[in-house]
Amino acid sequence: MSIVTLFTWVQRGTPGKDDTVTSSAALKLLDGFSLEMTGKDVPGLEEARDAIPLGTKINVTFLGNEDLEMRVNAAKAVKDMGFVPVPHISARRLSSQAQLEEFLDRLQQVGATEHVFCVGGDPATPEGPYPDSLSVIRTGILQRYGVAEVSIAGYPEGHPDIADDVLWKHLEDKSAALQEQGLGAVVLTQFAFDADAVLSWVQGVRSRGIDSELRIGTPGPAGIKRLLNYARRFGVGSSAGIVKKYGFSLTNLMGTAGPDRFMTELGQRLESHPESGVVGTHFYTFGGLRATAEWARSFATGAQA
Ligand SMILES: NC(=O)C1=CN([C@@H]2O[C@H](COP(=O)(O)OP(=O)(O)OC[C@H]3O[C@@H](n4cnc5c(N)ncnc54)[C@H](O)[C@@H]3O)[C@@H](O)[C@H]2O)C=CC1
Ligand SMILES: Nc1nc(=O)c2c([nH]1)NC[C@@H]1CN(c3ccc(C(=O)N[C@@H](CCC(=O)O)C(=O)O)cc3)CN21
Repeated sequence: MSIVTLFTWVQRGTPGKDDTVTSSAALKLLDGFSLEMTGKDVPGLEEARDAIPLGTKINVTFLGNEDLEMRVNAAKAVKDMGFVPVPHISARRLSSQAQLEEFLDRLQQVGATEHVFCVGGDPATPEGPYPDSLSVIRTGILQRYGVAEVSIAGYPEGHPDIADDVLWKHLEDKSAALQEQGLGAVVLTQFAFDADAVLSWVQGVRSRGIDSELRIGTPGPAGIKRLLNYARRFGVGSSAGIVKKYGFSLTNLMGTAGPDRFMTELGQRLESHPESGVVGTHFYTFGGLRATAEWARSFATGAQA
């Protein structure tokens, strides 16, 4: 990500006040968007529920500061409110096969296993038998608890600690493993800021013969400081450090930034590359579920106008 890209990205200002003509391509990209919440954010979901279309997929994180009860409780809340839970399974955070099965069993009891997101997880050293998401998929256990579709991670802007060739190899192996096991596959990406990087990545996926649905991780509207903090925390955008060094005092650090321009640009690029296949949006809701759902509604309204 270049400084200019991030700079223009954060400069968009208040959602809905954007005078850019939003294309129908962006609307297509937004169609059927999914959302993300933490295990502890059931109150945020309650607050946002009337702004979220029924049937929306809502991912539930698997963070180190959450426990099984919180994760299952959040997945149940998603389901009870008429949305589709997509619980995360963090391979490196699992201490044993028994723990994986306990989690799946509890999720199945609340009807929340049809879709899961299987991810490596941030611990530098695996806490149990699963060093990566491939090893969880290969256990063959997921299907036994009713899993039908597995999302796996993608990295349009790379990963700070994992080399690109390793990421691509694992993406190929995970796709093949899911196919072998008769499980549906979705590739859901780390959040991105750079539409050009996303398009190249999409082409990289398709050139490897992976034709699954893709969901591009997109930060919902949030305070600029918060966005930059998350970008740094997860190592998104190799120039995040430089951006900080340059200082966003050049702009309004107190402002809110939405992905208006990113969505518009990405929609346009995808439209001119129809070989991109099925590509949708997954929102990381750093600024809150309600703010993100309202941003999506207002952006779609603007696009239809
Ligand atoms: N929404 C989320 O929670 C997201 C989390 N991530 C993070 O990205 C990383 C990779 O995830 P996947 O693509 O599912 O990888 P993966 O499980 O498919 O593994 C791919 C390769 O990277 C290595 N690896 C995985 N996690 C690592 C880590 N934390 N440190 C060092 N090496 C690691 C594995 O050993 C393997 O060689 C994880 O740290 C994951 O938590 C990425 C995207 C979104
Ligand atoms: N490498 C990596 N690891 C992750 O865990 C991760 C990503 N990437 N990409 C984005 C998503 C979004 N994730 C997160 C992780 C933590 C919070 C979080 O700490 N939330 C606070 C409340 C909100 C706040 O204060 O910012 C919390 O207490 O849970 C939110 C989203 C996890 N995700």
